[in-house]
Amino acid sequence: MKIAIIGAGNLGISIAKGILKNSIASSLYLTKRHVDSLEAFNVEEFVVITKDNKLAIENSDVVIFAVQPNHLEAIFIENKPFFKDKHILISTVTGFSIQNITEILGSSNGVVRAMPNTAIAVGKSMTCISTMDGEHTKLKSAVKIFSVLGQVLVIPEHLMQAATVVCASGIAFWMRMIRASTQAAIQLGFDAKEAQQLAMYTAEGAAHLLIATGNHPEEEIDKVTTPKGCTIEGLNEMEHQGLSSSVIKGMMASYHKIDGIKDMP
Ligand SMILES: NC(=O)C1=CN([C@@H]2O[C@H](COP(=O)(O)OP(=O)(O)OC[C@H]3O[C@@H](n4cnc5c(N)ncnc54)[C@H](OP(=O)(O)O)[C@@H]3O)[C@@H](O)[C@H]2O)C=CC1
Ligand SMILES: O=C(O)[C@@H]1CCC=N1
Repeated sequence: MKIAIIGAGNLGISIAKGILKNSIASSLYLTKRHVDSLEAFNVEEFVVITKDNKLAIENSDVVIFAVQPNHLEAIFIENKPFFKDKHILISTVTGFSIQNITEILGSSNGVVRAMPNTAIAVGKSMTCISTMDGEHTKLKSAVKIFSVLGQVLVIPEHLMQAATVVCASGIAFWMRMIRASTQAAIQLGFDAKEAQQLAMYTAEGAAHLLIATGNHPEEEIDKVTTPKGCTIEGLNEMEHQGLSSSVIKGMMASYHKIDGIKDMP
C-alpha cells in the first residue's frame, strides 16, 4: 500500500509509527513544512520525508491528512488538481465535516473521516470512521488499514464530534487519571517509577477485564468493594468530590470547543 501522511506532527507521526511497526506500507511519504524533526524516520528507503505535498499525493494511493484545522482548507485548494479517483483521502482533522470538505473540493472525492488516537503508534488506537452514504469501497479500505492499528468502529458522521472527545482526546483524559493515581501512590510510599508501574498496569487490567468479560464496570466494582471496606470508602469520597461529574463536565466542554474549531485562526 502506498501511503502519504500530510502533516507529520503529533498524530501524523503516531500513525507513521503504527504503519511502520505493522509493515503495511510499500511506500510512506511524510510531509511537513519543517522536515528537520522527521530525521529519525530517514532510515528506511521506502520512507520519503518531504515538504512537497504534491509529490507525496501523486506517489500514493492512500492520503491521510493530519494537519491542524486552520491549515486544511489551503492544503486542499492547493492540491485539488492532484486528487484522482484512485485516491483514498482520509481526513483526521477535527471539526471538518465531509460537507465542509465537499464545499472546498467541489465534490466529496470519496473522502473518509477517521478519528484515531495517539495509541495508534503502538497498534492500540480506538478509531472511529465515517463516510458519505454510498462510499463503501473507500470506507472498506480505510477500515482495513485502521483495523491493523487497533480497534475500529464505523459511525454516522454526526457522531464524529463526540468520538473525537471520547477517543482522541480520551487518551489525554486517561493519562491524567493514571498520573493522579501515580501521585497518590507516591504519597502512599512508592517511588515514582514503581508508582507509575502500579498505576499503568492496574489501568490496563481494569480495561482488559471489561474487554474480556463484556461486563459493566459496576459489576466488576461490586467484586472489589468489600462491605465496610477501604474501596467503597475511597470510591464514595471520590464521588463526594465530584469525580464522575467532573469527567462528564470536562468531556462536554471538550465537545463544545469543537463547534468553532474549524474557524479558529
Ligand atoms: N494529536 C492528536 O492526538 C489528535 C489530533 N487529531 C487531529 O489531527 C490534526 C493534527 O493534530 P496534531 O498532530 O496534534 O497537530 P500538530 O501541529 O502536531 O501536527 C500538524 C502538522 O502539520 C504540519 N503542517 C502544517 N502545514 C502543513 C502543510 N502545508 N503541509 C504539510 N504539513 C503541514 C505541521 O508541521 P510544519 O509546521 O513543520 O509544517 C505539523 O507538524 C488536527 O486536525 C487534530 O485535530 C485527531 C485525533 C487525535
Ligand atoms: O486537542 C485537539 O484539538 C485534538 C483533537 C483531538 C485530540 N487532539
